[in-house]
This record gives sequence, C-alpha cells and structure tokens, in this order.
Amino acid sequence: MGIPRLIAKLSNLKSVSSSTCDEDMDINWHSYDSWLEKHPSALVEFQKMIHGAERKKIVLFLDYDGTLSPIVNDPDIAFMSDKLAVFFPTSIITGRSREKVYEFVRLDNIYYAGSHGMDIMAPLQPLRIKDWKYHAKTVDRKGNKFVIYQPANKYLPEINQIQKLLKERTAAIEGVKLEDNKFCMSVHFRNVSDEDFGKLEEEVKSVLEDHPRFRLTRGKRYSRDSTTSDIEQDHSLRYLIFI
Ligand SMILES: O=P(O)(O)OC[C@H]1O[C@H](O[C@H]2O[C@H](CO)[C@@H](O)[C@H](O)[C@H]2O)[C@H](O)[C@@H](O)[C@@H]1O
Repeated sequence: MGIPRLIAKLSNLKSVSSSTCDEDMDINWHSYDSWLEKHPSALVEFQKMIHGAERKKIVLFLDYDGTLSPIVNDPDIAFMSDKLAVFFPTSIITGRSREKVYEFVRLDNIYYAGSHGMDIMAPLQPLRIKDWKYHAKTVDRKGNKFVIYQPANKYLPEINQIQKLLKERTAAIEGVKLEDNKFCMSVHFRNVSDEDFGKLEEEVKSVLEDHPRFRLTRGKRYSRDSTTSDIEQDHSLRYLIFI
C-alpha cells in the first residue's frame, strides 16, 4: 500500500471509529502519531513540502498495486491507466517481480524496485555506486542500458524450493493463486472460500516452519513470504535516494 493511501486510510479510520479499530486492528496510535509528526502527509503539508523542495530535485516513490493501478480480482491484469504520465523522475517500488511490473508499465527512464525492494533496476547513467557487489549491468531488447541490484540473490535456491512446496501443498485448495515474485511469493486467497481459508493458512505456515529465515506477512487478500533480512522497502528507498 502506498504511504499516502496508508495515511488516508489510517486518518479516516481514526476519525470514524477509533476505539473499534484500535481493538480490531491492534493499531498503536501513539507510535503512529509520533511517526506522523516526523512524516506528515504531503497533501496536508503541501505548501511546506513545496517550500522545502525549492532548488531540490523532486523524486516520487510509488507503489504499483492499489496506487498506480486499481485493485482487481486477477493479479495478472492489474494494468496502469494510459493517462498516467511521468512528470518527475519516478521510482516504482512493488511486491511484484521487477520483470512483471516493467511489462505492465513499459517506461524506460524510471527506476523499478521489484520483490519489495530486493530487485532494483536503474537506468545506466553516472551513478554513485562504489561497491558493485550484487550489481550487474544489462541491456534490454531496445538497447537501453540498466544497472540491476539484487542483494538477496543467494536466497534464490531456497526461495525456489519454498515455491515448489507451496505449489504442491496448496494444489487441492480451490481458488488459490500463487504468484512468483522472484525474491518472494504471493499466495492470493481473494477467490478462496472462508471454509478453506484456515486450511490454506495452515499449509503455508507449515511450509515456512522448515525455513526459519523466511517470514509470512499479509497484504490485501494475499500473503507473502520473503527473507528475514532487512533488504526491503525502507532499504530500497535509501538505495534509490543514494544512487
Ligand atoms: O507492493 P505492491 O505493488 O502494492 O504489491 C503488493 C501485491 O500486489 C498485488 O496484489 C494486489 O493486487 C492484485 C491485483 O489488483 C489483487 O488481486 C490482490 O488481491 C492484491 O493483494 C500482487 O499480485 C502481489 O504479488 C503483490 O505482492
């Protein structure tokens, strides 16, 4: 979920029914309020933000699903509207695989961070990278040059093994859709019945029991597994600002 939507959602929830939501969603409003003080909504503090950005380069970091594209039932057809133009240097940070989101967006001069930041592609231009560990240079079919950064590469064999097990153990549950996001995997349960959901959750947890370095997190009607390392979205934000 994009930060502006998260803020909108949380602000809305808080004003509508804070006590119910506190209980139901286990939200710590105190730490959320102190976080918000340091990171105010760009819409609420628009003038302040524009003033602070004077003579600076503005960079937008955008989530893909639910931000640049609408949420739809089939994750393979969550296309972006063709009216969306790129006005600023733009990065998309997404849980999807980098290749898939590139196919959906097809813009060459933007930065893509796939697998929640574990697979980053930047246009090849003078970059500030000093340590080229986990980096590779590449050229696409059109001849565009890019730098790819994949800090979780060494986990790929284990990720592939987890994906294979998940596929086997969830095959009999109707409506499940597994999405290979390269460095993580989404288990979609939007089309799984409430009766089958418990079974699905059990199967997914049992696969991960044998892989303690990996963890399960919950999104919008999908669960994902990824490495326990801190190579995730906050890391990729810092990386993108740095290069
Ligand atoms: O980080 P994001 O770009 O927000 O990716 C998060 C997940 O988004 C996708 O799933 C969500 O969108 C689907 C299409 O609208 C929807 O069917 C699904 O229920 C949503 O959770 C994507 O398919 C996942 O792999 C991403 O992890």
